[in-house]
Amino acid sequence: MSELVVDNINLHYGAAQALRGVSLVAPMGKITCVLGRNGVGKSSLLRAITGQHPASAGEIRFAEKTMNGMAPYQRAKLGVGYVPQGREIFPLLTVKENLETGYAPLVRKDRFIPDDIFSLFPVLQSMLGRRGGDLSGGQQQQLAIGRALVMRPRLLVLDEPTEGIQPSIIKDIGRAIRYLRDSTGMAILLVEQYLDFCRELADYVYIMDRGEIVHEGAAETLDSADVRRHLTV
Ligand SMILES: Nc1ncnc2c1ncn2[C@@H]1O[C@H](COP(=O)(O)OP(=O)(O)OP(=O)(O)O)[C@@H](O)[C@H]1O
Repeated sequence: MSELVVDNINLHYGAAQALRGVSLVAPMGKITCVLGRNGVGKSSLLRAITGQHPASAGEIRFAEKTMNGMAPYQRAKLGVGYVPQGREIFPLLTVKENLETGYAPLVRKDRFIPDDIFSLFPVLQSMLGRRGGDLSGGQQQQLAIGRALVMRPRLLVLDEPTEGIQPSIIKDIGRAIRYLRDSTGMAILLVEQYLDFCRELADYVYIMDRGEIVHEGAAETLDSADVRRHLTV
């Protein structure tokens, strides 16, 4: 199976431990959501998966390969696409140039922008020549997702794609994520604080609190008082 498997990982920043024995599976063709409040370790989990920060124990596998020790670009070549928190668009590059930064892990013949991206986010096509920094927050989020899609990922990880974004664009992003699951069969791992977005989209949900997974189950299980307790400050 080519799914993502995170097996009992720890992660440290110096002496501070941000993840404690975290395990999860993100299957192909499914949307897996990790929910949790600010600062519980969601971004740290994605940093461990994408290779931005090493796990200090445990194993991370994708497509039958152990990724621990691989550099971020090697993980990208394996098919791991990353939409970071805060979007990290290059403000002085145009929309087209931002999209083209996704070419790096691709062989020459694949270095083009798939039409799908413009069907999902038409605004990107109409703004190809504009600078990334001139786009609204919502448009930048669409650009960040588009850039990750340029490299044809088989695993797409998204860090709080709804953060600071207006409701109409949140809907477009939700629709795009669902389309990607259904049309490409990629595995999608989404970390979020926004419960309703997760509930609507996810096939399976994990809840994190203080560096640990404290609950897992189908999206319907999110309504219990016990689960809500982990999500309210
Ligand atoms: N570079 C770092 N150095 C030291 N501590 C860090 C670093 N990055 C994060 N932390 C700490 O690790 C813990 C988990 O942070 P993380 O960013 O993973 O949480 P999060 O759930 O993604 O929160 P947010 O939604 O605010 O991004 C927090 O206590 C945070 O202060």
